[in-house]
Amino acid sequence: MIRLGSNSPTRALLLNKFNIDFIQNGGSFDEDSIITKNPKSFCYEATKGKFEELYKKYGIEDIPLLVADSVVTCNNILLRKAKNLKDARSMLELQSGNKTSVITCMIFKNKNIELIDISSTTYEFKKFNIEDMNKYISSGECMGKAGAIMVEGFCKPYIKKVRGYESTAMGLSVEKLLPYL
Ligand SMILES: Nc1nc2c(ncn2[C@@H]2O[C@H](COP(=O)(O)OP(=O)(O)OP(=O)(O)O)[C@@H](O)[C@H]2O)c(=O)[nH]1
Repeated sequence: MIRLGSNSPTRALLLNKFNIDFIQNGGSFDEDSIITKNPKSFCYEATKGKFEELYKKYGIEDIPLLVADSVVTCNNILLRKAKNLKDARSMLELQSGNKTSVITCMIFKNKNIELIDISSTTYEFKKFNIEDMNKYISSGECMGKAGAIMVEGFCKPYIKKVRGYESTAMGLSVEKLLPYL
């Protein structure tokens, strides 16, 4: 049993997919407090901030703690979760027919180890079909996802090339966590 220190439904879905028993307690770390715009540093600092908040609140005495953060970088621009549908549209237009990477940082701590993992999955996308993209945006599924992308959904038919785990791109590099559970 582990504690998923996250509000993310996708992270919960990933742990379920890998049959990992967990309870879910999200935090309220303010990612706007992070200064750096470097995608990897931002992702690490956000994960560290989330971990410190939840480690203070729950500790790891009874069950291990897992937190994570994901960001997207495209054309060296840091893309977080879209603020609104207009923001989501510009993120998707940037990534259409382009190369984009999802960076996921995880911190997992139990009584014996502390794992800090930063992984990324890189995609080359074909140009998104405009009608398809408009439908995706108006569905609102683009919200709450780093870079407004959904690799297992909207983006799937447009993947030309991929390097890295799909789980990393969805927000939790579970394959990297398994050896420690
Ligand atoms: N379904 C799906 N979700 C994605 C994808 N890429 C990123 N995400 C989600 O985008 C969100 C990135 O925002 P974060 O700040 O890391 O996490 P959060 O959702 O705010 O949740 P916390 O862990 O409580 O911070 C996470 O929930 C990821 O699971 C994707 O391709 N598909």
